[in-house]
Amino acid sequence: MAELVFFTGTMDCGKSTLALQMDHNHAARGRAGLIFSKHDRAGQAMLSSRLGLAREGIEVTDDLDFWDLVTEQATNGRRVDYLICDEAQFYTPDQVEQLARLVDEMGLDIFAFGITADFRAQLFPGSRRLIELADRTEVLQVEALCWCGKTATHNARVVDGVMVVEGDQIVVGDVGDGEDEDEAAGSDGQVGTPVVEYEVLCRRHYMRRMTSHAALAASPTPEVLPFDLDLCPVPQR
Ligand SMILES: Nc1ncnc2c1ncn2[C@@H]1O[C@H](COP(=O)(O)OP(=O)(O)O)[C@@H](O)[C@H]1O
Ligand SMILES: Cc1cn([C@H]2C[C@H](O)[C@@H](COP(=O)(O)O)O2)c(=O)[nH]c1=O
Repeated sequence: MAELVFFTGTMDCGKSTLALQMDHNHAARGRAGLIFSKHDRAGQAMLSSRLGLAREGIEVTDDLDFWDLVTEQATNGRRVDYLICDEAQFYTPDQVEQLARLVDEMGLDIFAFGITADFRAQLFPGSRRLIELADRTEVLQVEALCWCGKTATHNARVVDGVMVVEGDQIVVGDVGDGEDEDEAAGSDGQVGTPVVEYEVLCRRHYMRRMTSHAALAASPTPEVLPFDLDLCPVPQR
């Protein structure tokens, strides 16, 4: 039975890796699939994983119509059994409805991958529609961790080292690598432009805007714990 499945989790929990694995497994059994992504960090029309694997695919622009694209393929005699749809949080609600229609009327399996909520802890419109329409929503088993060691549930945006809760919903970027913000280059590669990074946090630390950087600043040594930090370990430098 064809399905629309939404695989979700925080940033950096392995969604794109799973997307590539699912494509590999289905293709290995002779099934014909198409790969889609939108705003992947590796560039246009790419599906990339932090484990180093990447595949070319089709870039989902706002005017792409999944129904038209797949039915055109079928008309031209090209079989399509499944779609891999990465960064699906960026798809429009209409595109998610097209995906559901392809499952119901064309019998395609559709595997969508994406984060549910943005840096303000509000649902992306595409993810909301996926949760509403998917046959199944699966939270990935490999959990990303907050600096305190708890399971991360939220995606924080950090600009020049400070967590922010206002700004554009879409800013493509990666989780931080601990680089010194004073010397880091901005997204255009220029020193001096804002450095936008993400950090996954548990809800407790998201609500307190307590990123690893803020926690370290608040507690210079493990012996001197600030308010309530005694409930969690101090992040390692
Ligand atoms: N050097 C590494 N060794 C082992 N696993 C890694 C390494 N780098 C990244 N990973 C794994 O890859 C995951 C991120 O995979 P990715 O598919 O890019 O995530 P997502 O698409 O959810 O943002 C990390 O949670 C981690 O499990
Ligand atoms: C929280 C949040 C994230 N983004 C962007 C940042 C990345 O480019 C992607 C998520 O990719 P991943 O493979 O899951 O790491 O989404 C954004 O634009 N806005 C946000 O609020």
